[in-house]
Amino acid sequence: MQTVRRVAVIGGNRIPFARSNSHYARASNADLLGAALDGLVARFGLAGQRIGEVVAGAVLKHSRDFNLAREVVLGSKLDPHTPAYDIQQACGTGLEATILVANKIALGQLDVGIAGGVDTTSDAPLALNEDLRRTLLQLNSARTVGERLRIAARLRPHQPFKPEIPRNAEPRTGLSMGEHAARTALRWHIDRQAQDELALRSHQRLAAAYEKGFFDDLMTPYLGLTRDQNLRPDTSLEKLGSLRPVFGTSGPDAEQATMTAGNSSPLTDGASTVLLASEEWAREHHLPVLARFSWSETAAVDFVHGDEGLLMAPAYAVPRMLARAGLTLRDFDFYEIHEAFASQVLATLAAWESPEFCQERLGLDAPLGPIDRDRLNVNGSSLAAGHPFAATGGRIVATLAKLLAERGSGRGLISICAAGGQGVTAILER
Ligand SMILES: CC(=O)CC(=O)SCCNC(=O)CCNC(=O)[C@H](O)C(C)(C)COP(=O)(O)OP(=O)(O)OC[C@H]1O[C@@H](n2cnc3c(N)ncnc32)[C@H](O)[C@@H]1OP(=O)(O)O
Repeated sequence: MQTVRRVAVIGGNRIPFARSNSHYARASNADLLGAALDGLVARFGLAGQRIGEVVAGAVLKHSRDFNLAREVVLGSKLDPHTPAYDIQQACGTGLEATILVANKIALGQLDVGIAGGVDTTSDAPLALNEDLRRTLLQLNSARTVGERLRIAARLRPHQPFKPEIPRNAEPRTGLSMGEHAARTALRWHIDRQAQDELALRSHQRLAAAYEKGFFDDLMTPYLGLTRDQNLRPDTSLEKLGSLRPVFGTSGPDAEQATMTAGNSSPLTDGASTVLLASEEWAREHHLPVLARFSWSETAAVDFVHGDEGLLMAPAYAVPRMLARAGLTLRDFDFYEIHEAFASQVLATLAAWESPEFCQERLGLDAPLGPIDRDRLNVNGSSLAAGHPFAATGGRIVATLAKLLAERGSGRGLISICAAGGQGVTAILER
C-alpha cells in the first residue's frame, strides 16, 4: 500500500465564459475544452509530455462527443499516449474530476494529471422523439428491401417530428433547477434584497479581480472574448431590484417570488482545466505549487420523497468533511460557494446558522454558525462569471488556489451544489 502523498494544485486555465447563444454559439464542447486545454499546455510547457491522466466531462453531451476528454487530448499538443476519459456529476463534474485526479496522485497511481470540464447550452444535443428514433434505428438495421419497406411504411406524414429539447429540469420532478431553488428560498425565508445584494457583490468583485489582473494567468482569450461576457460592472441594486421574478411565479406563493435573471446564474458556455501533480513532480518540472488539495466530500439529499431542497446537499457534505478534517466552519480564509442562485447560497448559509437544522438534520449539538461574508466568493462567482455547468469546478479550484498563493498561507472551502440532489465539496490549503 502506498503512503498518501501531498497533492499540489499547480495552476489552471479557462476560457472566458460566454452567455448562451452568443459568442461561442458555433463552438462545440470539444472546441471549448480544447481551447482551455491548449492554454494550460502552453502556460505550463506541457507540449509533448505524457500526462498521467486527463479526466474531464460535460453535463450536456452529444453522442458524437464519445470519449470527449480523449478526443480533446488527441487534438492537443500533449503526447497522444496520455490516457483520458469523461466523468459526469452534473454541476459538480469539474470538482469531481479534480478529486479523482487528486486521489490518484495521493495514492501514488499518478504523478501528474489534468482535470477539466466544459458545457455549452448553445450546442445542446436534440433528440428525436422516441417513436421516430426507434423506427429510424430499425430501418438502419433492416436486412432486406422488404423489411426496409415495411418499416419505412410506418414513417407516416403525421408522425410527430418534434424533437426533444433538453430541459434544465429534474427528471423525477419535472421542475427546473430554478423552480426547486424557489421552493427552498421560501422555506428559508430568503428575501429579494439579500439575493440582489449577493448578486451585486458578485459582479463588483469579479470586475475588481479583472481590474487587478487576477485572471491574467488563469485565462486564455478565445474567439475574441477576453472577459466573462455575463459580467456587468455597471449593474446596481436599483437595476437588479427592477427585474421581474422568473422562478416560483405560479401557484399560491407566486406573490412571494424573488428569483430573477439578475440573482440566478445565466445559461453559459465555457470550459476550464486544472493541472495537479505530486509535489515531487512539480519540483522536478520547476513548476509552482499554488495550494495543496487536502479534503473532499460528497453528499446527496432525498428531494424526491423527502422534504429537503434539491440544491441543499452541500449543507450536509461540508459538516461531514469538517468532521473528518477536524475543522470548524470558521477555520477558513476563503469560502467559495458556487452561486447557482443567490437564494441557494443564502439558504445554505442559513441552514448552517440554524440550531434546528444543525441538530435535527446534521445531528450536531450546536449550529455550525455564520461565516465571515467578506471571505465569501471574494473574486465573484457564478452569478457574475456565468455557470457552464461542468466547467464551474475548475474555475473555482484554480481561483481559490491562486487566492491562497497570493495570501501566502491559509485554507479555503469549496462547495458546489449539483442536480440530482447532490453536493461536492473540497478543501485547499497552503
Ligand atoms: C445544474 C446543477 O447541477 C446545479 C446548478 O448549478 S443549478 C443552476 C443551473 N442553472 C440554471 O438553472 C440556469 C438558470 N438561468 C436561466 O434559466 C436563465 O438565465 C433565466 C431564466 C434566469 C434568465 O433568462 P433570460 O430571460 O434569457 O435572461 P436575460 O435576457 O439575460 O435577462 C433578463 C433581463 O434581466 C436583465 N439582467 C440580467 N442580469 C442582470 C444584472 N445583473 N443586472 C441588470 N440587469 C440584468 C437583462 O438585461 C435582461 O433585461 P432586458 O429584458 O431588458 O434585456
